[in-house]
Amino acid sequence: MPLFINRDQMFAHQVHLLEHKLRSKEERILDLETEKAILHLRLAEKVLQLQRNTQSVTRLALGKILADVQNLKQDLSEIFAVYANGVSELEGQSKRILEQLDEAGSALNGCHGDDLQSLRSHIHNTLVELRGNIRVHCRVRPVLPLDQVQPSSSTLGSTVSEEVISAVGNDTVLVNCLKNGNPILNKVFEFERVHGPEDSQNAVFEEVKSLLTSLLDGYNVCIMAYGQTGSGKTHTMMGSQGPSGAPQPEEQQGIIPKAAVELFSGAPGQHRDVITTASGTSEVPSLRYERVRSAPEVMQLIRAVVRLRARCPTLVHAHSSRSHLVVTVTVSSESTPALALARRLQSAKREPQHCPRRETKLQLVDLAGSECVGMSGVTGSALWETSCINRSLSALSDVLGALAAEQRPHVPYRNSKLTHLLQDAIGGDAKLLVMLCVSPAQQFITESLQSLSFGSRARQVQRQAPHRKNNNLKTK
Ligand SMILES: Nc1ncnc2c1ncn2[C@@H]1O[C@H](COP(=O)(O)OP(=O)(O)OP(=O)(O)O)[C@@H](O)[C@H]1O
Repeated sequence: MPLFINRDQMFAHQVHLLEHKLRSKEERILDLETEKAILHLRLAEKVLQLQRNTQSVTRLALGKILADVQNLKQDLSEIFAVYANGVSELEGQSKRILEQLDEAGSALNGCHGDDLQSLRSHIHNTLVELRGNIRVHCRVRPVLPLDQVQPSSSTLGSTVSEEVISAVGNDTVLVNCLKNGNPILNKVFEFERVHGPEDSQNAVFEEVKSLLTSLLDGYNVCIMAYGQTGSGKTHTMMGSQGPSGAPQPEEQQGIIPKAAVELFSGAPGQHRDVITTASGTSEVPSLRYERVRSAPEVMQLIRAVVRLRARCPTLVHAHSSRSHLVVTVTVSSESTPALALARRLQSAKREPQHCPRRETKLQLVDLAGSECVGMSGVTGSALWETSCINRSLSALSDVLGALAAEQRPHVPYRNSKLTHLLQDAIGGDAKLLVMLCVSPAQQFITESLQSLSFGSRARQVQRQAPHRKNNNLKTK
């Protein structure tokens, strides 16, 4: 076939080809633009999705942060409440101190000598109470025949031991430590109240009487006599029996009978429950509970128990007690006048009574005396008793030592039945008064110094301030 293509035809053919190419290009461009649009759409979708995801993550994080903030707010408000309580308690305490100082200031204008002394001791006692300290009183008894030095082979008759311990003012005990060939060394001990040999039973009781008011006000109270054998603990707590065993005249009675009278004279007509134990046992369920209605009934009960108390003559003391005596009086009362009124109203309407009663506890303790075995000359079962007595007294000293130390990892209450039984009074929030009894005689100076150091140690103890009992309410 002849291949004669003229110029026009060739151009037309080329135009055709170019047009074809152009169309293909245009189609390709269209495809690409479509693809681009699709990609844009996808991108927009992804961006949107990303935004949504970011928002939900942020919302979650925000929710968590908000919950944390709420928790923090709650914690802060709790901390603030505790802080506010503490502040108001401190304010209350400062207010009471300021009131005391105010009273003291105005009283100071008109007082001298003895007045100032009693004001000082009043303020001091208030501070002791606010700090939760244990109060310590000390009684130095007169020189007595039992202070006679036993005759030795080189001397003919017995001689009275030299008087080396004395009360100075109302709050100081002075000890002259005389040692052969050495200069006199004076030691001074300070306590909340110090009684000298001339102080009567009434004077000693007057200084502890305010604790009985506290008892009726709703505080637990414990008064404990501590001292070596023959130093006057039983005389101070019970009073000394006359030679015939006749009832003691009132002025010879000790703290226990006087407290019994005081309790009943304070609120006549109310019933009192009394728990007594002469052995210091911690098995409280085995105790006998006796309801009493008058002071003579209390004393009758106590005398019956005291008759069972182990005694044994020693070289130091002919009527030495060989056991601790713990008298526990439980006082039940309606906690507030409003409750008393409510109870009266209920009873008038013959409604069943649901009024709470408050119970407070008074513990009066005459400890057995610490003693030096060599000096007391005991043997046999009395020697065993002495060792038990000394061990329980040393457990008491250890408990006070642990409480007085700033860090108290462990207080060994369970080391003796005595400390176990008195645990609440010693370490709890009861008002505790330790009545130290000491002999003034040179012969017993080592034991007396031991007792005075025990008292000083007790004063170091800082417990929580005594609290009124309102948590042991009983429903009648
Ligand atoms: N302040 C005092 N005034 C007069 N006599 C006292 C005084 N204190 C103690 N006595 C007498 O001293 C003696 C010993 O006193 P008490 O029996 O009270 O000692 P105690 O410390 O209880 O001894 P123990 O631990 O051995 O039983 C008694 O005869 C007592 O009457």
